[in-house]
Amino acid sequence: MSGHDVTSARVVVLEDGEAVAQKMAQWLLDQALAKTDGPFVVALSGGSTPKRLFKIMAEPAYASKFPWRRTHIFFGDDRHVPFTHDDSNYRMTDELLLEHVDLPAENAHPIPADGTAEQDAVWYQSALQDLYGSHHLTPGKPLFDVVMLGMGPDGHTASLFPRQPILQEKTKWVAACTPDNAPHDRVSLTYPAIHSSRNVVFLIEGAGKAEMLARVRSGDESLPASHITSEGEVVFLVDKAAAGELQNG
Ligand SMILES: O=C1O[C@H](COP(=O)(O)O)[C@@H](O)[C@H](O)[C@H]1O
Repeated sequence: MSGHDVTSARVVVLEDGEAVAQKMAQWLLDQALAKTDGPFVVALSGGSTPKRLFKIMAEPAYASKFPWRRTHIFFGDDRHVPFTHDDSNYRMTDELLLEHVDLPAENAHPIPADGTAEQDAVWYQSALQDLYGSHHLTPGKPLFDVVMLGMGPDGHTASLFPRQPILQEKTKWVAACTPDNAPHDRVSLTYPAIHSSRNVVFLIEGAGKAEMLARVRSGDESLPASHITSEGEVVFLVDKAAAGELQNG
């Protein structure tokens, strides 16, 4: 039985990072094709893990099957840096994926970085509310079809970093965060926004994340990733190195 939170989530253990990316690409395509009532709305993760996935999705054999014209791409978080910066999640995603596919320009929703992080968070929340059609999240009407997440070695996910006030946010959909253990101010989806999802998928790779993944799966409440839920499924796609002792299930 699949679950709505991290302790009851389905865990899919795959051979390596390439297999994780291939599985995610196929799963995302299946979700997109299955969504026939309204736009397909996705929040992508950043960092290094999704790079292989984005390259697969940009290949003509895959991209030609994906319903880009009814897809909206949002970002789970970004570093509050210009789009030209090497650390911009948007820049990485644009270079590897978006500029190669038939996504209408107005359906790409980068997190802006031209005001303060707080101002840009307010702006991004408004962009989400415009598409959602309401300023209030309604149970049974998910904001996102898919929220894709990564996890840092400290248990952060999106830019929900340990010890930061954003973890207590109950009403805003998007907020600023200043990690004490990582570079750059951040703008991130909050728990309420992520929880308003049809499905959440974590992509986690590498032995360096094995211990943290086991702690998250056991529900260690000190870790931001442990508090993620979804209205539908929460799924972990992990490589063998990150899985450690975890089994498929
Ligand atoms: O800072 C970030 O880190 C996490 C994990 O990144 P990874 O490089 O270990 O894959 C990522 O999910 C998040 O989007 C990013 O901003």
